[in-house]
Amino acid sequence: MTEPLIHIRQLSHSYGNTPVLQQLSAELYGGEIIAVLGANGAGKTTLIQLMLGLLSQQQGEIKILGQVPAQIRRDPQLSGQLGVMLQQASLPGQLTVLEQLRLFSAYYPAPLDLQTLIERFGLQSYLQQRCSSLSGGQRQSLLLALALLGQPKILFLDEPTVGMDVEARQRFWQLIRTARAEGLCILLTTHYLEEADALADRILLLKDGQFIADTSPTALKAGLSQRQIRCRSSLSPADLLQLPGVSAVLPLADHQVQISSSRVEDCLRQLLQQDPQLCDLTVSAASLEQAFLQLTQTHEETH
Ligand SMILES: Nc1ncnc2c1ncn2[C@@H]1O[C@H](COP(=O)(O)OP(=O)(O)OP(=O)(O)O)[C@@H](O)[C@H]1O
Repeated sequence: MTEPLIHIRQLSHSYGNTPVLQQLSAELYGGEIIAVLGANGAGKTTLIQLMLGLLSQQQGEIKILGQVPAQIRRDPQLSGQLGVMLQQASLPGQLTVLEQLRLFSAYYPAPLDLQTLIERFGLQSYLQQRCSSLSGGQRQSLLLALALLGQPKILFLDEPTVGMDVEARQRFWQLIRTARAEGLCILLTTHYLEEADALADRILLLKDGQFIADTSPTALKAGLSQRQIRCRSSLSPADLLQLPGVSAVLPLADHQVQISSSRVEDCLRQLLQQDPQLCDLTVSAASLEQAFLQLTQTHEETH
């Protein structure tokens, strides 16, 4: 059986008297992308900082590549095995992209070949540009290239695609998938749920300091009881609320409504019967966003 690259056991952390993480446990392996999701303030950054040894550990255990984070920070050989792309990462503005790549390359015992890296990340066209003049998307691509330069085994990505346009984000996702195919363990935090859906093999859902789910995006969505019907209907919202399984009716622009129902087929049958003028009908599969909201809310109600 493959050994986990990251081992978290009964990890708890408090700021003063306020507990933020409570008894977290998880094992993370190479070749998987794990998205840590949670609302603002759920504790994602705290968890990553503990794993990177940027915060001192209070209770429980974290082992990264078999070592405690503080040990990894002290050992350049080991810390070179971690690729890190943090939200607040800064680049020295005066250096050009090429100078920055060369500088970082010198830190690592076995860096990737720079030419290969430049081509893989499409950095050719702005190699001579100063880092301070890069666009948001170019900056993020450079930061990912720098995080992978030392050929790490584990990659930490904290909100990596903030500010990227759709095309840049898709390219970025492809680079991350390539890294997974090469066997890296990739830990991602993001508020873009479609990003987690597109990339992650596993979702760790953090709420009230605990993982309330550790499963695939597909399994998370399959657990959803609600689906959405969109249509233009002549029925009033009050009438729509009486249809089978309907929990919410949301008026949308252009006289459309969104109906949430846990019995979507029964609901549709009656809707079509009661409203012969019904048009522009769509039924949407559950999204990860709905699963996220439903799960976090359900969890709240049961506590
Ligand atoms: N240094 C600190 N001192 C005191 N409280 C802190 C500190 N850092 C974080 N917190 C609190 O701990 C909780 C978790 O914060 P954290 O930044 O880990 O959450 P997050 O999930 O990363 O949030 P976001 O999605 O908004 O970035 C929040 O309530 C935050 O206010």
